[in-house]
Amino acid sequence: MIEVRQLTRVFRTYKKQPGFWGGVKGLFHRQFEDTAAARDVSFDIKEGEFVGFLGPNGAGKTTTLKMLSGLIYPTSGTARVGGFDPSKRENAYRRIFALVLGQKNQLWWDLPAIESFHLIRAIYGLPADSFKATLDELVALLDVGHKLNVMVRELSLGERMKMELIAALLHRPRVLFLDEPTIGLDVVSQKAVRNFLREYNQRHRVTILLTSHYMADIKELCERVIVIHKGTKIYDGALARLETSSGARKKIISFVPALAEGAEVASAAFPDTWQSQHGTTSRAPDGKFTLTVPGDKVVAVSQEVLSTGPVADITIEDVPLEDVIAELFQSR
Ligand SMILES: Nc1ncnc2c1ncn2[C@@H]1O[C@H](COP(=O)(O)OP(=O)(O)OP(=O)(O)O)[C@@H](O)[C@H]1O
Repeated sequence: MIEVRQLTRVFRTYKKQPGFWGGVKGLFHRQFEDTAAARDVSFDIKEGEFVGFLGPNGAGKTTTLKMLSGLIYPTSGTARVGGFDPSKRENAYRRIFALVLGQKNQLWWDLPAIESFHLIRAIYGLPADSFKATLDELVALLDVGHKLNVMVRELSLGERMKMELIAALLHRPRVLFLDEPTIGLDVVSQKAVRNFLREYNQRHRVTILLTSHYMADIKELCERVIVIHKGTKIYDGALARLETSSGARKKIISFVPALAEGAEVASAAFPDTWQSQHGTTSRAPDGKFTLTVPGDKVVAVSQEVLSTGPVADITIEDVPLEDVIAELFQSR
């Protein structure tokens, strides 16, 4: 459904010298800086796949999604989505994809969402019965029936995002580009949006490319992830494989020493020397110790902790996916 070949976008920006005279100088000798926001990015996505698109701030995710949506032209390389070249901006292409930018609104602020939906119906020329069927389905899935007549500017952030998703899906696109659709939402709304996206993807086999800085989104929705860093693709494959990479093979052991008689926290059994012998150790103000240890040493280190001093509580967890990905970026 999506074929991207060596897609590159270079932005040329004017580099202003500091101060007033810097501005005047710039009138005569302009200095430019080139930024390759995307560099030789290639990938294929099959129909119905739900792929996570990851990268730190400024990696080039939004730029790539904008090129795939035909909002900006590539400097070089090609893209085909559903057989169309997005840069040609054909009307037929506009009918098969949607782009949702979590930080931007497409709904009219001073109108109730339902009126924006009717405007979208008119723009796409959607038949009344299929429009109604789609709207009813989306409204029920997102549970926003009671908010359809409220001005968009009076909606909560979560309600607004749900309306944005409805607006994007009214014309039944085959491909959905989602750029941070859960940004700023509370955990309950994030979960509602995630549940909706999972259900919608399974029901309609829509191909989805999702960027999010919330790893819960990616973990719950995407089996496959594409990771870019400084405009270049550095990983494309199963999320599970990323999770078993070196960083992920580590575990985090957290424990709280038991309270001693008369003492605030009994940490004497775990002095600085003990801590320095155990690699990455940190101690929180509440007395909780955190050790990051290789997976094959977890049992031995846990036994050692328990035999070294009285322990009130101990937990063993996986290294968060955020840290695994951060390690991937750092190794580049
Ligand atoms: N219109 C533009 N003009 C000049 N530079 C740009 C423009 N748009 C993006 N860039 C630069 O391209 C790089 C990639 O930006 P992009 O917005 O694609 O990153 P991103 O991965 O989406 O980041 P974030 O996670 O912060 O949204 C950045 O260095 C950015 O400054």
